[in-house]
Amino acid sequence: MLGMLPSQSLPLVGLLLFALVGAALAPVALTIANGRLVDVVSGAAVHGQAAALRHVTMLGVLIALGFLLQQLLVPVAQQAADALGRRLTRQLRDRVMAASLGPAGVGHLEDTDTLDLVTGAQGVGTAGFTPRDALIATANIGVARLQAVACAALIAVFHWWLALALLAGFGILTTGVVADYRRGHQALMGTPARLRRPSYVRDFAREPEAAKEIRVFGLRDWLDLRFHQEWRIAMAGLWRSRRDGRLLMPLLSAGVMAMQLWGFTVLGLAASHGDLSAGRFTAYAGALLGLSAVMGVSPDNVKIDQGAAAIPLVRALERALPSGGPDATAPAPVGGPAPTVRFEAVSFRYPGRAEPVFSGFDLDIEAGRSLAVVGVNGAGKSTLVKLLSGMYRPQSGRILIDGVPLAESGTGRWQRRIGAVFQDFVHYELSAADNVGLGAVEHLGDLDGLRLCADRAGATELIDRLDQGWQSMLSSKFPGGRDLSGGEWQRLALARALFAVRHGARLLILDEPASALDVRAEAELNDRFLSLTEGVTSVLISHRFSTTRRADRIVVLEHGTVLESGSHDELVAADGAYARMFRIQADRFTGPRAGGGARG
Ligand SMILES: Nc1ncnc2c1ncn2[C@@H]1O[C@H](COP(=O)(O)OP(=O)(O)OP(=O)(O)O)[C@@H](O)[C@H]1O
Repeated sequence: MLGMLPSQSLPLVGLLLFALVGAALAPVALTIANGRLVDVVSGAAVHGQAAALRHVTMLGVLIALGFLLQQLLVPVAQQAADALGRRLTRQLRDRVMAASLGPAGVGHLEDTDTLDLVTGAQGVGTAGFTPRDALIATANIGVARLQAVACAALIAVFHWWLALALLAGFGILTTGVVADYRRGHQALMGTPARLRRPSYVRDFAREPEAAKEIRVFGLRDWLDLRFHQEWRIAMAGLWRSRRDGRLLMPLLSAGVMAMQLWGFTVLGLAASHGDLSAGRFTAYAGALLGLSAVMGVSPDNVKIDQGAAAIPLVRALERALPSGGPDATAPAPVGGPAPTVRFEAVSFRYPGRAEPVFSGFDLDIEAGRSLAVVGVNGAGKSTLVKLLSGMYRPQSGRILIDGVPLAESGTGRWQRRIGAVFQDFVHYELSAADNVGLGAVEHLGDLDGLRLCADRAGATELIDRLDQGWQSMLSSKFPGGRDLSGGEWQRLALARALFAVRHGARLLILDEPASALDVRAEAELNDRFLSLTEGVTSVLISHRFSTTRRADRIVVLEHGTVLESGSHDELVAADGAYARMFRIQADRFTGPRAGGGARG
């Protein structure tokens, strides 16, 4: 942490050091002046009253100045540490954010080792202490330690071995207790995955999305119980270490008392033998008291350990998540022709899973054409989309974009050429304009484009109905804001993907784009499908055959392999798996029980 300070601000570091040294030396100077005062007063009879008065006045002024300096320098040191600490905390937060957003893929978000690092780097489980807190605590402890050394230096003028013995004794006692605190902290930080569990339960109870189920299923007491169970498991290591070290504090106190007693005995004996004047005795005794007062352990030690613990984890996170390379901040797409995509002998298995989703998978996606992917749950449709959009890398085989392997041409650049409605698309708690405009963030001001894309996605009527139109805040968590229905959000997500296409994206991915739409909206989307996919290469995933039948080509996926491929008419004529699935769905609308089929 200290090594990172000069790059924050050299003048602030200079001010901090100056204030620390000043604040540490001032009390020692006061102790010396006190001793002198005692000598001057007791020697007044010998040296004359006038001379003593002069001395006393001078020492009084010096003591007042020293006191003032001490009062001023401690807050100055704290302010300097605070300012440096704020900069450091901000820089580390930025680095965690940059590291988390660095990779082009999303696989790291499912890797428990990386999640452990993210948890630690964000300071979870550290009682909320930041590097700023750690730095302020370091300044406090720094003053104390410097003061201890200065006190020891003063005692050394009397007997160097006494100073050394006191310093070493107090040092050993303090180090022992600090090490004990550290063990406790490491016991806690060694279990980030366990810490995430109570955090999950606590955060879950606050999620508006979970509120309904918590009430309907009566989960309140269970959540409470579960949180405490998980918390006990997570904290067990820390508590055990605290229990093991419970005798340490009384031992430390006894140790400090014994050292003090010994020190005073040595001083007292010297004074009684006439080897020490009353003034010197006062000064050394003051130094001895000062030395023992600043030793020991305070909450500052905990703040240093916990607040600075994130720093090595931030470094480890940066090493674990190398950025996506030169294309990590890829430029905006510039349009151009629609791409061809080819999966060549692609094999892919999710991290931690034994079963591969794809092994030796081949697929061609033609330029400017629409491809629909159908198949039962778990067939691999969404995984196909994740591979296609570079969220995961295949373990073997290649994905070629216009003949160039994706791994070579740059995933970030490719991702910017994609407009997508993912199955789990985002509800941005922002304005309607932002919700659509974030499809091409460089063109947020393109109001005509926003309107056009909303229109094509069937969202115009919905936006017109909002109190403040495009500027309406789409979240009930903000004053004047409001939430939307599932289908309304889905239309905005489609408008967002179309806005990306308007501004240069050339691959359109639609993963279940109609799952929340009503019958009328779905029919409108189907009618517009050809115009929506015009000029782009598109991949559509849907369980609704009324939508997929519009695609130029349909592939049926089963267990990660292409079972059938062809146009709707060809596949129906072939009378295979596709035809069977199509008939089941069609029968639900046309058969005797079709009355309830509108939701089918
Ligand atoms: N993040 C993940 N980690 C591990 N396994 C996963 C993950 N996501 C999906 N799977 C597994 O991969 C297989 C393919 O899942 P995928 O989501 O691609 O299926 P799908 O065809 O899109 O299904 P659905 O129609 O239900 O959306 C399934 O066995 C699933 O359990």
